[in-house]
Amino acid sequence: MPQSQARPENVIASLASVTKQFGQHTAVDELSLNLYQGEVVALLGQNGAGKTTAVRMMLGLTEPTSGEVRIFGRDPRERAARMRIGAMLQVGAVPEHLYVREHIDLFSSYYPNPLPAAEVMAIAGLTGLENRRFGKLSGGEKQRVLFGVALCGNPDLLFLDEPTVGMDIETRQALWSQIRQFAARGKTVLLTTHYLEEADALATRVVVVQKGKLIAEGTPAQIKATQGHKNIRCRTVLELAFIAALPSVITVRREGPVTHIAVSESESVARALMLHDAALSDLEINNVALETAFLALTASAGKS
Ligand SMILES: Nc1ncnc2c1ncn2[C@@H]1O[C@H](COP(=O)(O)OP(=O)(O)OP(=O)(O)O)[C@@H](O)[C@H]1O
Repeated sequence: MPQSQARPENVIASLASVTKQFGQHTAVDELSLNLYQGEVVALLGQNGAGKTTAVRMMLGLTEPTSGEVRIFGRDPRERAARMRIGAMLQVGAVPEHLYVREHIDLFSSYYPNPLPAAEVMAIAGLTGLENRRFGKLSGGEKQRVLFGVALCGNPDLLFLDEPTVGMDIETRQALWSQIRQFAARGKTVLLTTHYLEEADALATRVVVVQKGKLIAEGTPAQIKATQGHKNIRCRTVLELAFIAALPSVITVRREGPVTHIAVSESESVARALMLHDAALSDLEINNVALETAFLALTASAGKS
């Protein structure tokens, strides 16, 4: 996020040295994290890393063993804090027999200043589904209703737990665009996801946790840059040993006809390949994907 927004007066939620223990097991370990107004933060981590526990503490659903959680400067269990939060529920938590419009009206009735129903319908992409029963909707449509329900109270902070699970690519991209529109109104989103391309597409900041501790944080570009390399793919007749000896080459391997080269600097390697192999073809140079960086970060943190 721009440094200008990461100011103390823009903090809307914070975990300060928060630890959560379940018996002998430490699910969240001295975690400190601020959420600032207007950012979309993706909380990433392997299964069991402590993401849901951290979110549940911010929602006031479970208490920290030690440390402090504040939402809008308040204890998250206070009504004044809860009224400014929206969270996407799990499918099973919603009555199947109600019509979509009834769901939106029901949840809106819990809040003092709800968003107008028509606006919720528009933001969540539900227009036209008003008179359908929840139980008869497709998986992707149900997810959109849950997104709409989370928006009903016109929240300033929205928690989304795996929001696009089970969605096809088109529906997923539509929800991404709706989440971006929501954040563009100056609202804050905390998202957990196992889809790394989702974090890359949406997040202004990525936070990686492992065994309850924060191990990396930054923009998606900064997280990718921690790996300090790019990937070259090509078809070449050059020997692997020759390629491995070129300056800037980190690793090289061949899969069938395609050669994969990880490099610290791509232009000089691409030039050398073209110079020594007149038949070089299908040359591609790619930045490291967020997924690659995530796997490398969690693997190296797992060793320490
Ligand atoms: N109520 C509980 N009682 C005991 N242990 C728990 C409880 N809730 C979570 N844990 C444990 O705490 C650890 C962190 O769990 P958490 O659900 O926060 O992880 P996560 O990062 O959300 O994982 P996933 O990606 O699988 O959803 C896990 O080892 C889990 O088994």
